[in-house]
Amino acid sequence: MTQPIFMVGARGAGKTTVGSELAKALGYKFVDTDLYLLRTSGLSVADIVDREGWEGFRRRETEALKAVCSPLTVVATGGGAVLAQENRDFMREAGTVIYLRSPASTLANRLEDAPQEDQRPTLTGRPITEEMMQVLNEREALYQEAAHHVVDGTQDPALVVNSVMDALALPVAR
Ligand SMILES: Nc1ncnc2c1ncn2[C@@H]1O[C@H](COP(=O)(O)OP(=O)(O)O)[C@@H](O)[C@H]1O
Ligand SMILES: O=C(O)C1=C[C@@H](OP(=O)(O)O)[C@@H](O)[C@H](O)C1
Ligand SMILES: [Mg+2]
Repeated sequence: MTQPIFMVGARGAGKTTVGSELAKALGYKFVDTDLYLLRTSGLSVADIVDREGWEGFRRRETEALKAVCSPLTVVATGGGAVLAQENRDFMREAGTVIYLRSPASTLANRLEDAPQEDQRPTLTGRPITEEMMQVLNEREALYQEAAHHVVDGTQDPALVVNSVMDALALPVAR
């Protein structure tokens, strides 16, 4: 299998952390769409949102997803990449999509420890636990729809990597 592997899930799900470790384990290249945008434009997510609004960021994110897609690559997407049907279809057709799933409380705890506000400006203006509950309510079905495999993301990163490797050995769902 040489197709790219796309990591999807909410903020704090571990897409960047687990995706990078997974790439090492597989001998794949690793790329993160948010870091790609930062590297290629010199702008953080917060900078882009300040200048162009979330709409502008989402447009750039779709372009980034296509630009980074290549064989033997693990792609960590941003938490909102699944919002666009175009992105969901693209990822499912181009590669294997893994949804790293954790409850809102776990995500909120991780984000409280490592907010990275320049890359994660508030989505709702609400406190973080409420925000993550709202985000999962709005997006859970989209993560599920995009994913070939849903993996429990609550364990330590090394164990999550093992679970992803196990899932990749399975036949692709749908
Ligand atoms: N499986 C995990 N267990 C514990 N902490 C994790 C796990 N995955 C990620 N983290 C931590 O949570 C924070 C967000 O992780 P990150 O990989 O940036 O998530 P995402 O890219 O999905 O937003 C980081 O501080 C990271 O170290
Ligand atoms: O959930 C979201 O809408 C977003 C998640 C972020 O990425 P991570 O999921 O890697 O934190 C980043 O793309 C941006 O702040 C928007
Ligand atoms: Mg990330």
